[in-house]
Amino acid sequence: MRLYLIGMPGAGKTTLGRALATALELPFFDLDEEIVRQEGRSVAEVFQTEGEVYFRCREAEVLRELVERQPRLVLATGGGTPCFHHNLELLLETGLTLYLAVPLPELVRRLHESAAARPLLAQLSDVAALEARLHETLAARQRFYDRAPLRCAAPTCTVEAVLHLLATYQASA
Ligand SMILES: Nc1ncnc2c1ncn2[C@@H]1O[C@H](COP(=O)(O)OP(=O)(O)OP(=O)(O)O)[C@@H](O)[C@H]1O
Ligand SMILES: O=C(O)C1=C[C@@H](O)[C@@H](O)[C@H](O)C1
Ligand SMILES: [Mg+2]
Repeated sequence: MRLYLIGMPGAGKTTLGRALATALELPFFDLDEEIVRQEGRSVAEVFQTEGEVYFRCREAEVLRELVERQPRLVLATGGGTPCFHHNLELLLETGLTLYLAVPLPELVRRLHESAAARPLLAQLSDVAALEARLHETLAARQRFYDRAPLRCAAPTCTVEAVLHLLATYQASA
């Protein structure tokens, strides 16, 4: 099986994805990390040097290569992955997609210290500006995230809860 995790930056895709991969005995991949490995530079450097359009093209390419190569995996996608280049259609067609829904105040708490290092959240003057940016980003992305057949919401989004969700979904499919 292929299990894809989607959601906002800081939603917990990498943390939960790794734990789910261990529980399901599947290999774990993180799309941002794959891009960094292939590019030989950080996501921030790619954004700064080449711009977002280039990053989104590479993101879509690396995603397609990975999906083709790995019939079994848990994949933590990037926060924007489902919203570009028909990536969401690819995810929906080739595996099971889980949306990690996390309330905005919790995202702000998790991200305020690392915001400066994130290309789309950098150079914001204060926490209120970070909250406003996250709010507008989520508003634009919600219609993509909501197409995932599976959804779990913080704070109850544990490995056990997702395993239960998967079993229920597979039994009804
Ligand atoms: N269930 C959780 N409860 C509280 N904090 C969490 C939870 N899951 C993750 N975190 C914390 O939130 C932060 C973001 O988690 P993580 O890196 O897994 O998210 P992500 O969706 O992969 O984000 P990114 O945009 O960086 O790829 C980390 O500091 C992590 O320790
Ligand atoms: O939310 C986003 O658009 C992004 C999230 C990160 O995972 C990276 O993929 C990149 O910083 C863009
Ligand atoms: Mg991550």
